[in-house]
Amino acid sequence: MGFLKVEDLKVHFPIKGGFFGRTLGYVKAVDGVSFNLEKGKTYGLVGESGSGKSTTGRAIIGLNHITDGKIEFEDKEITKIHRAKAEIRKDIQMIFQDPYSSLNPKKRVLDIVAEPLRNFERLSRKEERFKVQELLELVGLSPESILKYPHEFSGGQRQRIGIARAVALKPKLIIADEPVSALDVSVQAQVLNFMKEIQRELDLTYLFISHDLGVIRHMCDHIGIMYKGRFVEEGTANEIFNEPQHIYTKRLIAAIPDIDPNKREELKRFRAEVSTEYEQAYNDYFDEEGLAYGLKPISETHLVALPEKG
Ligand SMILES: Nc1ncnc2c1ncn2[C@@H]1O[C@H](COP(=O)(O)OP(=O)(O)OP(=O)(O)O)[C@@H](O)[C@H]1O
Repeated sequence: MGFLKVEDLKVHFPIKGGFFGRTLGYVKAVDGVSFNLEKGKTYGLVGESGSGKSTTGRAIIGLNHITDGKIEFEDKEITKIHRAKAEIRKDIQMIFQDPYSSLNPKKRVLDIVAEPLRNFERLSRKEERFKVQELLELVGLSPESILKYPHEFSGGQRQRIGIARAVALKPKLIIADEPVSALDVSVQAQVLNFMKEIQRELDLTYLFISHDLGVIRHMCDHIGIMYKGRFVEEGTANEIFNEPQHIYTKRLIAAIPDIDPNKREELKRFRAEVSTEYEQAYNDYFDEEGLAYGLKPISETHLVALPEKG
């Protein structure tokens, strides 16, 4: 059975202007993205700011309208938002980037984590309290936390509260949109490792969105590299990191800070190579802003070559 299948997804936002608010054009935030996510795996969407990662995730969960394309979840088409909302709200949950703004500061942890339960399950107060305490324990927080407010926790702990809320309804798929970007580097690894643990424990599948290839490498089995609303390259983590084909992917890999001191020399050589290759490609194919044009969606060819000159 297929788990999540995204086919030629397009999300275009109208640009309004002029006296009458006419549509002047469209921002093609996502412009022909296709990928398959298998159950129990983690698929990473990576790319620079504005490449369309969040819009892809939001479209899957029904928060963005879909201009064109098809999304199937467990072999059922969920492309139409009104249908998607009712059917998948329980099964697909989202974890957001900023644990400071995604948790309501005026609510206690009990009410924050219980919110999805209140929408879908009829529990007595006692049952609800017990369930929330169980969820907090699962994410490594004390049961007494239920009476506290978000500001009483550290960034990492707040993200754990967000995770407790996201898993409250036993979802099948979690879309994690930059879940550790707002956290200190020292806390990032802890939260990522915890997300892996809980993935095994609860049989979760992740769509993992990040601009940080280092984080993506740590988490993902499969990776799609996004650029201006399209995939420039897609493959297993092994393929992407060991045999990157596209110059844009190589450039992103070369920009990962080197953490392994044994590989410094190797990385230095790789960076020098990429820098020469990129400069060449830039001169040949990129426009004035340094933006590539004419990239084809990955569904047409496995690897998208840079466009022919002229
Ligand atoms: N609601 C919207 N209306 C108009 N344009 C939008 C809307 N949402 C996103 N965009 C535009 O779509 C493009 C892709 O945005 P998106 O947030 O998906 O990128 P991203 O890769 O997730 O980057 P970031 O990490 O900065 O969020 C951007 O040019 C953005 O300005």
